[in-house]
Amino acid sequence: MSEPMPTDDAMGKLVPFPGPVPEPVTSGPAAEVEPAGPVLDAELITDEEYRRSKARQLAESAVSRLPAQWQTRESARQAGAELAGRAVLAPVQFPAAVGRGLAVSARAWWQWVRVADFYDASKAAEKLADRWQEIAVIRRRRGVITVVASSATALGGLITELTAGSLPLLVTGGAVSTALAVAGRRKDGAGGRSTQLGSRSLAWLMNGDHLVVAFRDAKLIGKDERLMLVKAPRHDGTGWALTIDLPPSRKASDVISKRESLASALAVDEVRLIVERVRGDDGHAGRLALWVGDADPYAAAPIASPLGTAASWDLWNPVPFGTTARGTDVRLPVVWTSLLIGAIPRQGKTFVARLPLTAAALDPHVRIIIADGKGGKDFRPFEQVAHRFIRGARESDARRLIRVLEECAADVADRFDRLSEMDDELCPESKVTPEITRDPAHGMPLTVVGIDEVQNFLGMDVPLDEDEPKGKKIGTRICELLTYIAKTGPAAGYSLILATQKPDAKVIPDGLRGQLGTRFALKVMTYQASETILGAGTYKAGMDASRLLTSHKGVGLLLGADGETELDAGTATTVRTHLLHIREIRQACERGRALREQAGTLTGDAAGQRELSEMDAGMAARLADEVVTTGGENGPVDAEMVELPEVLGLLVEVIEDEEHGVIATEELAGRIGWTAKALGEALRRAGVPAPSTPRQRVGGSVHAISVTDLDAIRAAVVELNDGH
Ligand SMILES: Nc1ncnc2c1ncn2[C@@H]1O[C@H](COP(=O)(O)OP(=O)(O)OP(=O)(O)O)[C@@H](O)[C@H]1O
Repeated sequence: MSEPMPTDDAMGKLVPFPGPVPEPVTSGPAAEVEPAGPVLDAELITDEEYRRSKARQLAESAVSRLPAQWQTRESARQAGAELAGRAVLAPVQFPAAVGRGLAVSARAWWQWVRVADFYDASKAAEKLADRWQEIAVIRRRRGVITVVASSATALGGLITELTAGSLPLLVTGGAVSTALAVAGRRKDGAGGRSTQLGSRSLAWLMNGDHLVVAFRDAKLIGKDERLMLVKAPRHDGTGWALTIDLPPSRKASDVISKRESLASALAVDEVRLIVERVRGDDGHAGRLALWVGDADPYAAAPIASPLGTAASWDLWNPVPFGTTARGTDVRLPVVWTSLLIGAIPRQGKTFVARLPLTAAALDPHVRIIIADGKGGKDFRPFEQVAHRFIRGARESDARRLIRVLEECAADVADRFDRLSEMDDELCPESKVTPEITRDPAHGMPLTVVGIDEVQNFLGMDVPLDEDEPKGKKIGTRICELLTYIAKTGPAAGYSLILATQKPDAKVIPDGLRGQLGTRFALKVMTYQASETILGAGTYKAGMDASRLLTSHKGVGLLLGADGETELDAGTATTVRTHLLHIREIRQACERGRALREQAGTLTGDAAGQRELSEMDAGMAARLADEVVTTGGENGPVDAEMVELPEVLGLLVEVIEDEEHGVIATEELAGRIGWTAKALGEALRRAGVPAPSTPRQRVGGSVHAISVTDLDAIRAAVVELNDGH
């Protein structure tokens, strides 16, 4: 909020919030109405409150000017404790330091008298004999100087004692012993330091010098390198913030990827440390903004989602999603992208998936399609507004989902046809625009397809065609349809929101995940699982959702991997998502339903029209081609087609179910148009063992001939399928 601005209001002070100020009406029929003054969206505060807020600001500004370690009570306490500790130990440490200083000075004096540097240099240059005379002269001279200087000092001391008393001698002695103590002080990190009671503490480390030590200890800068403080450490109420420039040879991205080492050096849990690059005109590749929270920022009470009370929402605007550790708002774009949410169970996946879906429910110009693979009550509120709603992951649910997705795929293809026909004014880029999606006449509303526990559908190993048990599986078909929609749908106004508790490559193949440009990883168990959600290379770049704590419910890493949205494609943001309970979602959906009824956009299941549209033959043929081409490029197709070596794929087609035992290799090879030799080699490569008696008399042959075991082929196919 901006600084309070007092008014003359008799009731107190008016503090404006930023907000739109309506233009006064100056013409037309409404011009007769007396124009109202500007409307201030503001908070009314009393004189007393105003004075207090001013005083607080002054105090905060004064504190921020103090050296870092005196800015907070905690750090000041630590600094004070350290000073007091030193004072207590001084009577012991001072004489010891003086003693060490004496030894250091004596050694230095002896080196000087011996002309050690000259002596060593001459010796190294093998010119000692030539220089010896010279060295001996200097040694003698320095010996004399020592004797004269000592005698003069002793004599001077005696005279001073006799004429001026002991005070000058005591003062001089104090100064000399202080100098000796300084010379003999032990440096941080010097050998001889042993373990000691106590603990390292962050607040004390926020002092600039200690920060350099921490960076060195974390091996982020070299021994002789320094940091530059662009913005000195400042305590902002919830944590320490500072901006630094690394030495020219260092990269900010390396520090980000070694955040854990820095957290250790700074003595904080890494969840309390935020390290970000400063980008743009104010930043460069070696500039870092650091923030260290006073406490675990994700352990704070969750913030209620503003969607719970929003009257409506325009889904073209990014959806309120959560906050960063520092309280900055994070919004989730839904248009032009698709979202993948992954986590271990009970971390808030469903809650997170419902946030953008609730925003979609509040926009009457958005079509919602939901498949809840868990089948509980979590998504039931959306039944009131959803164009298609599937609850559960039984075979019948999955088959309906296929038909719904085919309907979507046909719609995507049809939209592209119609977009290409539109004039440039209305459709400048062969993509939907807000005007197009909001006009029911075009029939192209933004469409959000949300699927929870998507692995339950994708992993369904039931044949799509009951008459073809070895044919394409239901899961495969769903995967290729989703891949097609995720790949081609965004420009036509389609977005997917997929949530899974099994984010491995078997469940969500790379081809599909690659199309889901926005990724949100809540707590997972391993860094590999984190990479599976966020994408390859993210762990190395310092993004690891396995580091989140299980107590961090609803907290995850948000990455905009496709660069289509304003989300940072290079670094994930750790977001504490808003909390939105089912009660509020139900109320939001009730509002959404009323808005749809008003706008005439309530369709499909929610309007009681559960019958799915029949696809015309032309579109079916086109999709048969396009969906498999698009889905098949990256996504999975049937196990037989992808995983099976060519030879097994061919043999599966020609071996009858009732055939068992061995068969003449020649005959089997003939069925697929190969030679017996080529077949034998291919089977060996495919790992199919030869029969224990490789030559037998079969099929009435007179001599033993080469045979192949049909059951071994079957076993190999089954094994490959199971492993898939
Ligand atoms: N943003 C949030 N802030 C705080 N707590 C949250 C947040 N979101 C969810 N939770 C809590 O986390 C718990 C689990 O949430 P949710 O049911 O969404 O998990 P899930 O991962 O979908 O679980 P499952 O895998 O069993 O379906 C909920 O009981 C909820 O109270």
